[in-house]
Amino acid sequence: MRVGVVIPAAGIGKRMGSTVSKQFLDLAGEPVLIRTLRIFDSHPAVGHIVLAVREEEQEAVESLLARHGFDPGRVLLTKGGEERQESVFQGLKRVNAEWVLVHDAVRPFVTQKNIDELLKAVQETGAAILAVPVKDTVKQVSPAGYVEKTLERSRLWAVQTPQAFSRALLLEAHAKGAQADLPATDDAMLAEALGVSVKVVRGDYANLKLTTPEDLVLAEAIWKMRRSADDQSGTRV
Ligand SMILES: Nc1ccn([C@@H]2O[C@H](COP(=O)(O)OP(=O)(O)OP(=O)(O)O)[C@@H](O)[C@H]2O)c(=O)n1
Ligand SMILES: C[C@](O)(CO)[C@H](O)COP(=O)(O)O
Repeated sequence: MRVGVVIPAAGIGKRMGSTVSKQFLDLAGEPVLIRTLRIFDSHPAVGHIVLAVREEEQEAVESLLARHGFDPGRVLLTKGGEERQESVFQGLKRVNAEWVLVHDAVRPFVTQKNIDELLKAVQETGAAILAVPVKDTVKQVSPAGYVEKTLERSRLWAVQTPQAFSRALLLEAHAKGAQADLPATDDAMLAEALGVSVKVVRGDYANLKLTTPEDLVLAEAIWKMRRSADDQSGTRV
């Protein structure tokens, strides 16, 4: 199976509010982006990774990758866009593989098992995403702040990345999305608009997206939990 990965990393992290974009913040001694990249760089099915970054950060990212020993022939850089959707589309155009995984730079806890399960599912369906059942009760609220309705929780899933697609399908979905000016907060939405059935693969609650400041505290705790599990099983080197 030939897999290319697109990692959008061109956001400014408005909701995090830090001076440094959140993909470059430190997580247990290393930048979040480096931790995320390692997971994919070490997966046996992954041939190359395209990282979408802001133009003004490109040189700094190149040095960061070199310092951490990434092969520039395997981790390619492209210019990101104003929105996540545009950054992914730019990255996707550089992918040369039958299958593509799209993963947020700021989700450093996805596991090799999650990726394996997703890759198995995408070969059957052409489109597959990771998600977890929603734990809270979710209500639809009017702009004026009143409850319009309560959604049926048993059918609600919180969607994560990676999301996996056949490259041809995702290219078509992004091209049509851009043409129709269809805003999408994830890539599956664009595939759904083509009428494609997207398979949902159960992920882990720990596959957190670093979005707001408290997520940094949670991330340090997840890191410690993983490290102590590795110590107990003797898998940490
Ligand atoms: N123009 C953009 C916006 C986002 N992203 C990337 O998409 C992922 C998920 O986006 P999000 O969490 O929304 O990141 P930001 O846009 O940086 O955050 P905010 O919306 O708070 O500004 C991140 O890895 C982010 O770098 C991107 O590549 N290009
Ligand atoms: C793609 C995503 O991570 C799935 O949960 C999410 O939709 C990204 O949204 P954001 O607004 O760019 O954080």
